[in-house]
Amino acid sequence: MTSTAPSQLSQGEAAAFWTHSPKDWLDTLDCGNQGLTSGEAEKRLARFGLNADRKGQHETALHAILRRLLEPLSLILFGAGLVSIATGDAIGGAIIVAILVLSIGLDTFQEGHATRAAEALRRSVALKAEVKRDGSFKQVAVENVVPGDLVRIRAGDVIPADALIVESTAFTAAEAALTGEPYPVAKSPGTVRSANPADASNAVFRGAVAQTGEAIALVIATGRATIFGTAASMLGEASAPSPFQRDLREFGLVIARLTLALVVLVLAARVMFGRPPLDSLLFAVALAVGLTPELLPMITTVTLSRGAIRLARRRVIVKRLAAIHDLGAMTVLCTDKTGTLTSAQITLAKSIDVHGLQTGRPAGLAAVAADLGGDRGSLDAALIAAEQEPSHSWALLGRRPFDYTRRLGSVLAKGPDGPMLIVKGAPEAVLGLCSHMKDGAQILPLTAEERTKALEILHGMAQEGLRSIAVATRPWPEQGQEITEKDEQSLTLEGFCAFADPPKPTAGPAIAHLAKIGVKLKILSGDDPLVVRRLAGLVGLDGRTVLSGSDIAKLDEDALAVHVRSVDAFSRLTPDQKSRIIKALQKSQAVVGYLGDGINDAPALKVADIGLSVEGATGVAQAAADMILLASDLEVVAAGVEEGRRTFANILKYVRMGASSNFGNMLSMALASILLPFLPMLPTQILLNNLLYDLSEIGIPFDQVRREAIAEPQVWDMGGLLRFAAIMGPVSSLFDFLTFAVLLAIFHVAPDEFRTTWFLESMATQISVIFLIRTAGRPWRNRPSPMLVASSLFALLVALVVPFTPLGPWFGFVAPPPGLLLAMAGIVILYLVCVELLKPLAIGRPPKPGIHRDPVPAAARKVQRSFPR
Ligand SMILES: Nc1ncnc2c1ncn2[C@@H]1O[C@H](COP(=O)(O)OP(=O)(O)OP(=O)(O)O)[C@@H](O)[C@H]1O
Ligand SMILES: [Mg+2]
Repeated sequence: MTSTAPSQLSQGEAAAFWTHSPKDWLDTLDCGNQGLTSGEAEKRLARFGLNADRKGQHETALHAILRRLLEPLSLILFGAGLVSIATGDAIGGAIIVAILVLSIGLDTFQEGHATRAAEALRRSVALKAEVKRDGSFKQVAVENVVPGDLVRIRAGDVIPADALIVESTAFTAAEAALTGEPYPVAKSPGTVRSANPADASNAVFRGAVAQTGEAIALVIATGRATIFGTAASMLGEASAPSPFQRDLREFGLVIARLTLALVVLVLAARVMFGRPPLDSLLFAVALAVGLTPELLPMITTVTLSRGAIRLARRRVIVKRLAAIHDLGAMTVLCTDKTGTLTSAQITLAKSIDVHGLQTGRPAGLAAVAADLGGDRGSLDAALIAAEQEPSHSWALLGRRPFDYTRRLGSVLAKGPDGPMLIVKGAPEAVLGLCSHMKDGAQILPLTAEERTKALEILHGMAQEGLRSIAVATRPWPEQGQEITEKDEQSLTLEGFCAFADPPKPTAGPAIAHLAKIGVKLKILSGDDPLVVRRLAGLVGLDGRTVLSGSDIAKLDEDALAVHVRSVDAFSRLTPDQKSRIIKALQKSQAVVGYLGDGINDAPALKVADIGLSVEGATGVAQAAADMILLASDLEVVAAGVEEGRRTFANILKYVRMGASSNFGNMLSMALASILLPFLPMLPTQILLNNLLYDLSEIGIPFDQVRREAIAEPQVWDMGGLLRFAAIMGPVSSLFDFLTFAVLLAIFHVAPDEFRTTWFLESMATQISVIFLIRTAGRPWRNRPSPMLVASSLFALLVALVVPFTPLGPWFGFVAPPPGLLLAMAGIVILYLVCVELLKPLAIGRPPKPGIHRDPVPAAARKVQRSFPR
């Protein structure tokens, strides 16, 4: 079948795009085999849309406003406002609507502003794909890949779209998450009849990972039009909410239930007592508005976005905003070795034969293998850099790419002496496959004695901190070019290459800094135990016990969970073992971060609570990470941790405010409305109260945080929060009732005066208490940010002035006599003193999170995390 448009195919056939040849697809997609021009690509982008999970376009301001307006409380308020206007209370109704519009506008503006900035940062680290445009391969954002593009995919890349292979060398892709095939699958051009994607050896799927080699492929489908959609894709955005988001949601639910109960109670009681229903409904709704922490989403987003902007100044780009908080909660940071603890630019230090004598041959052969069959790793880069035109007189015949589980790879190449198989890899892996050794010009059997000597040489180099690889060869007389495991036997050991990989000078101090702020560091390396031990010692970690991959393979999950708590250094790990260790740490209540850059780090990055990668890392590592470090430096991680804690501390301020004084006031309001013969505050007054209170809190994301507050990992502590509310709420209510008593029993005020005075008193207490609650210490020890001072004082000023202006009567205010005002001022001061005295009791000492705690059974972990300590 030729040139059948996909739209004319039945559903099943259209999906199985690999059953048609590239030529057919070139016709169908109406493009040539030399890639697209930029102009054509642009047209296609408009036609097919972004290569992304969602429609792409961001929420417009109008959408954001509508979303808020359609929330139940807003709808009720809006409706109530209209009903008021219709029933003759035009002013009351208009005020309700105006307040609603104002608070929604405020919220939208704040949030929109902050998210746009954070989004721009995130875009700056968007994954790139290499596509042929205007005749040459160029890097473009993965989002901009379109059907008809020719894309070049290399080891470590996340496959950007569904595509048909047109050229490949030693290319394999890991599709476990998509097709369920556990091992990397070889992909090459060809004809496939089966419609089963697992059989599609001539196609690649969006979101799979290129494991080895290189391929050029014709893009058939992008974004949501791809076979597997985006659910299981590596490119998919994190769908599971983070611990932090879960905690916030939990908190929101508690408040929502409480509000509902209170409102229903008030409404029922008032209707039962025969009060006017519309009035009562409005009052109840206003109460609900007053109780809802409607600013919480805004405060959270703004604090996190501000955190992201501050982190960007430290050259850390945040991809998932909530990860900032998780970083603040992190108790253990696991890291790969090369590139983070040591410099990424490792260099070839020695090339020696089996006896330890200097000879260029092993490095020369290794460089040929690296150049022709390289995996883009740092060792290969060092080998290539050490030679001039390493593969000048060589031709590639075939290869078996490097595999992190076998720790070796081979290249079949034709050189001056004919075809030859070159095998290089971790010394113990390669030595196991050798039967002979090169000794000068001779080839001698590799005896047990020689083997031991060789191991001693390696041992010596490892102790000097040199990491080494072994190089072995085998002549290749056969015709075939397919390399199998059997071919990689009876090899001749050529010698060893050793690389200098010294620790970064900044590593030690940064690790000490992390330790000081409560974050333990652990090395999870694929390198030799001796190299790891030495490095651990150099950077100030405990290297006395180094667990290796083979040790770990013998441990079951429970035993591993015990070991990982005390051991700081791990060596010869496979990629899966890295993620096993992280899971084991999480079992003992640690919040675990992982920092890594290779294909072999991707599983660990996914599993960790916070995945950190570096710019220039393999695509799959960057895709799996939550944050990207532009400078690979542990010190910026420490800065990030503190930033995370700062944002958390500020979010907590808002939550505590809501849980104390605001909550107390609304509680008193509900009670008073049942007990008093008149409304303690008019619905419009409650709404104004709420708007001004919100306004006063706008400065919170900008506030300073005490050093002590960021000295330890921070976790959401629902118990502590409830205790805080249980102490501070009643204190606030107590003073409200004191106010009521003074107003009614001493001053015998009329309802209007009662409402005005109480409005003033409650505004003054609610707003000014932030200056006490924002810090666990004395308020004058830790100055608030000017922004917070400005927002609070402005709101307070408006609140105190409005009743005395011509606006006052609109809201039903009357100016209270000076004596009354003086009494109120006294009550406010008394309240503040009381709060300051009770504060230590209410805040208490936060529980210590993390790895030092008693082990918690695995089943309890999830519960503990969503209802944390
Ligand atoms: N390109 C290569 N050629 C030959 N051997 C290699 C190559 N890459 C890695 N190896 C061998 O495999 C071992 C494990 O790989 P590697 O050190 O990259 O893992 P890792 O966990 O990322 O380690 P690190 O913590 O040092 O970054 C290396 O110590 C080396 O012996
Ligand atoms: Mg590595």
